[in-house]
Amino acid sequence: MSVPAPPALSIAGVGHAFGDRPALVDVSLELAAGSFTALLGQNGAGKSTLFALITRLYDNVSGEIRVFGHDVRRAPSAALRQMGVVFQSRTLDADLSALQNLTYHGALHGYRSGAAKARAMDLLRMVGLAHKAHDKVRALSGGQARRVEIARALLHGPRLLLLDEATVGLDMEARESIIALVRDLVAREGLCILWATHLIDEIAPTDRIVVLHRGRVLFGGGHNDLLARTGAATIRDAFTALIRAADAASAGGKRQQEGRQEETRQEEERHG
Ligand SMILES: Nc1ncnc2c1ncn2[C@@H]1O[C@H](COP(=O)(O)OP(=O)(O)OP(=O)(O)O)[C@@H](O)[C@H]1O
Repeated sequence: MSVPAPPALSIAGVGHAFGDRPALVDVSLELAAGSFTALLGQNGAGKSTLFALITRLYDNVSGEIRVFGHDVRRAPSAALRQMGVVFQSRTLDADLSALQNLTYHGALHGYRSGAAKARAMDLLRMVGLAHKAHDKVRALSGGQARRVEIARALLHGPRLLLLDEATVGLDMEARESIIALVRDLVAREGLCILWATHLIDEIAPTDRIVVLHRGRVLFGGGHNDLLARTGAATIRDAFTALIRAADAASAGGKRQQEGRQEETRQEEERHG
């Protein structure tokens, strides 16, 4: 009997707080290899915090995060080797060429100069930028710079790629071409993608969707499952319905708690 392959990413019961303010509460999700998942949440939902935990910028103190079966706390090198990341803020050196940015990164991953250059050129070709290899990043458009960042994230051959709001600040055409490129990586290279966004129009009917709101996962599943769950006709309406229901439940819970506290206070007063 063959052992089933582990998920590309599995997150179980993960929480995180900044001081006494919880940013993530009991977050669990699973991504299959070769799949595209949109992590959908408004600003402040906790998407970047989750990325920081997966990539070990922050240590997860509760719960467990595994990348292709490797626990990011117990086996960080094995987990990180399988993972590429494009963070929300730009991190290329604007005064180096696209190729230099990639070969420098390749050296950090232990590639020899010739091998790093060859690999970098292959990746620049893959993201449609071979003709810009020697241009300084400063001279590239926002969309082209993002493509270079995607190429750099793939340099060490990861099978899981995390992108945090990768289309922020790009015009519509650049946004669409970046998403098309990323979807192509799933179809052609079998990569697993976690695509964090607050933009509902970036979601396609074939995507898996995880809805994150105020640090909690409200939904995880397919496009049609989300419509069925909420009875909405569009993903936009379904998202709004989920969020309203969660906010109403949390306001109700808060009122109940305040009511209980008031009852306790009155009880204490009665008993002196
Ligand atoms: N370093 C920090 N210190 C304190 N609070 C923080 C810190 N980073 C994030 N937060 C808070 O944690 C919550 C989640 O923020 P996070 O950046 O993860 O959300 P997000 O979904 O990525 O939103 P955005 O797209 O706006 O970055 C927010 O309430 C935010 O204010």
